[in-house]
Amino acid sequence: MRSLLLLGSTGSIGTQCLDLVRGARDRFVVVGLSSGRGGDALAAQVREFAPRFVAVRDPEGAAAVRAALPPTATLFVGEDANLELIAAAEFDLAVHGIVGSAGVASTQAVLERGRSVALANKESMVVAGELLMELARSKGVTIIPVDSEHSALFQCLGDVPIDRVRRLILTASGGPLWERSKDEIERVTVDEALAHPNWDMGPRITIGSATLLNKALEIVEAHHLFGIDPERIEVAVHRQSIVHSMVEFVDGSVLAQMGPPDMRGPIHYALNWPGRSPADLVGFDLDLFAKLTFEAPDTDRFPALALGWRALELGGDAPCALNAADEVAVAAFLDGSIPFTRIARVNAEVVNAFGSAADDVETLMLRDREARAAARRALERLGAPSTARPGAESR
Ligand SMILES: NC(=O)C1=CN([C@@H]2O[C@H](COP(=O)(O)OP(=O)(O)OC[C@H]3O[C@@H](n4cnc5c(N)ncnc54)[C@H](OP(=O)(O)O)[C@@H]3O)[C@@H](O)[C@H]2O)C=CC1
Ligand SMILES: CC(=O)[C@@H](O)[C@H](O)COP(=O)(O)O
Ligand SMILES: [Mn+2]
Repeated sequence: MRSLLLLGSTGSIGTQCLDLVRGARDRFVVVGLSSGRGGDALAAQVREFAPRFVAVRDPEGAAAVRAALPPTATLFVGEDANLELIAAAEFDLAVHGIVGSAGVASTQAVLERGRSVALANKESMVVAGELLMELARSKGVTIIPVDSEHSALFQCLGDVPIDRVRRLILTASGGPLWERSKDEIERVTVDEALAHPNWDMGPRITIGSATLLNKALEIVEAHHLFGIDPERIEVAVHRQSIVHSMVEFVDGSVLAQMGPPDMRGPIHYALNWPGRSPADLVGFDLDLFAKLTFEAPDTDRFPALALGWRALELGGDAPCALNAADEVAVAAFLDGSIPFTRIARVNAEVVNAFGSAADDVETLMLRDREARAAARRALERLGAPSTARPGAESR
């Protein structure tokens, strides 16, 4: 029996993880659940899975959860609730589906406890990838990627050393706006930007798919997870999201990991790593796989994509600043304060103002706050009303 801590259990990743656990109760037990807002969504999960520990960030959402708690369970509430949960619970594996840089401290805490993490929270790698990879190495634990592209690369790479790799090719769906002209993209609405063609995900990452900033973050994520130079990471637009990414080895051989777009695949793989276990998930399907296309990315219409390589070139705190700026800008776009194209503009402006060394996670979180402030100033200067509450991004 493998015991799981599920961070961000009410989100897209969290609920899909619980779907898998529901079908494998003989192999997995949920010992901890957490969410930001708590409320009825988390309360229902607590009733169903009866975890020993629960964490909620917002005190207003705690009452409903408290009413659902098993008698011997403990509830942590407040900004540090996840950290208290990680410290208190006995678990084999943490599944991390919190969105945003709010999830970085939890990744660090799980690794500090000497436990492996199935990591969907790509922001951890973007903000503090080098430090967290080093921490995992020193503790002898593994960061198992859940992000579909990185799960694909992890599976294709196996134990092959990274110097035997010529290139990593990240696939990108192109998002909902791939067919639009530059002029059309200027006028895109929130609903249009949220209409991802293949994946049903939370709002922050879905807008990232539309700007292609999600792929920029994934370049940084791949750089840290696999220890590969940014110049050897490429992006190919693959509209079907069936090939989840590819490894080209030094001998020219290319391995791809494939499957229908369903995040339960990478989550299941991470839950069962290093083994493989049967799953009721679709594999090869003649109709779905009949036509697989690949196109060059377009950084003219989607300038945010280039910011991944740019952030790595600037180094230090620049990827952290890029992520923070994007969290602020996406929140402003979603609440109607700014047009779509301003997201990439603010991201570029902020990332280019950063690039200083940062030697620990605390310093990076300070830079995260500075970058958020810089993004808000940029938005105001560019004419956006300051409606997004500081700290309200990615909630
Ligand atoms: N969804 C997907 O298919 C994919 C997601 N990812 C990555 O996975 C992560 C999660 O994405 P997704 O599931 O789409 O996001 P969602 O917005 O759907 O869910 C986010 C989850 O995080 C919780 N949360 C937010 N802040 C906190 C906090 N401080 N403490 C505890 N929980 C918190 C939310 O709780 P509440 O709802 O109560 O606020 C919610 O449960 C992101 O980093 C994303 O980039 C990567 C690849 C694919
Ligand atoms: C499912 C997943 O891993 C997402 O990160 C996905 O990659 C988003 O799709 P895009 O390729 O459109 O960014
Ligand atoms: Mn992805």
